[in-house]
Amino acid sequence: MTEEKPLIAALRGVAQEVPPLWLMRQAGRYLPEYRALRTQAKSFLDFCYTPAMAAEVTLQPIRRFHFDAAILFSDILVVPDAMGQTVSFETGEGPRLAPIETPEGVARLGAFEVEKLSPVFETIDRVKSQLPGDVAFIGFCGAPWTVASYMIAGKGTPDQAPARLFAFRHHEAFQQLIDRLVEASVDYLTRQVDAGVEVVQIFDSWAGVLPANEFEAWCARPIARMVAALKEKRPATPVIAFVRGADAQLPGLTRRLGAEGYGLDTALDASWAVSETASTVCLQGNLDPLALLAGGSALDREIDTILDAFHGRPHIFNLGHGILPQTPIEHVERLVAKVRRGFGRS
Ligand SMILES: Cc1c2[nH]c(c1CCC(=O)O)Cc1[nH]c(c(CCC(=O)O)c1C)Cc1[nH]c(c(CCC(=O)O)c1C)Cc1[nH]c(c(C)c1CCC(=O)O)C2
Repeated sequence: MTEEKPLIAALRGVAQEVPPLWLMRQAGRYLPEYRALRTQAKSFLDFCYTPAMAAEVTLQPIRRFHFDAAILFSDILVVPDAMGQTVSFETGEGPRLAPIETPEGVARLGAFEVEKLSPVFETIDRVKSQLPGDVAFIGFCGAPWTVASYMIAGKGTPDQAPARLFAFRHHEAFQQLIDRLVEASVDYLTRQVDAGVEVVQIFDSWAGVLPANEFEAWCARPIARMVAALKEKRPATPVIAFVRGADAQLPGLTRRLGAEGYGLDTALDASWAVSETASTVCLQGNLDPLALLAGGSALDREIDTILDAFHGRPHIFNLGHGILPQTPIEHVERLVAKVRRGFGRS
């Protein structure tokens, strides 16, 4: 029998001597080889939908750092794109969508055409044959709340007020949108698994803006439904839930979402998370991306704090949010060497 990959073993609840390591947004602009390839694509979505390019950038951080996982190169907003909503990415400005402003806008959305995402599944097929044997392959999607918030506002906002307002004004239509996203996302993740990813991560990047009642309705319940549906369809696939800003809700979420792994954001106190969750739950995180940008002794200190806090627990070393584009490569090299010191895997 081949040995289980360290990241998968950690998700199964087995603490690893050296925590498996990957970084959210590890394929991206901090890498010169990413920037070079990016200029060859007409648009960011074309980049995501060109399997040769998307596969190449998925593999770039693995070649450079031998991380313990590759994450599929794509974006959470391909789901609204496959529902017929107009999606584009303006350089330096982030995503732009034709905003949904009325309940009729929800009703007008097309069916989720998973076949439109076949280039993504082809990317997965290309990557899987090229991954080193100990590197796990992570697929992903956005959580319904986070994706809905971009669909309603049509862009990123500091507080997702447009989506929150829409949910108050048009509760039923918003619920329908969330329900449609639950269904589409499960369909999409199932297809990713069938194409070859071994783990899936659900990103709820904007959970932290919601008060308790809304958090329950728009984050916790939809994610729990997604995980349950996925477990029914593909029971062997571990799930990581990254509910950014979950804060004090984290212990409750680990008891009820049904995921194997929970991503901690930068703000969470790692020791608190360790003491408040069952020892078999795999926690992922949570180095401050700014500490990685800063480097030097501040970075070393933060890494040590995290390694100490999670020692003896199933843990996946990661950032508390995506790597910043200005991050020097040498700082990432320093991180990898320090986490793996003495274990010869860098
Ligand atoms: C909210 C969200 C989005 N996309 C994503 C989230 C959730 C995680 C998070 O909160 O960071 C997730 C995402 N986006 C991307 C990945 C690829 C895999 C990886 O390396 O992690 C993943 C997992 C590529 C990307 N997605 C985007 C880029 C940059 C675009 C470019 O290279 O031109 C990349 C590499 C664009 C994007 N896509 C999105 C935004 C807000 C932006 C603009 C901000 C930015 O530029 O970083 C939506």
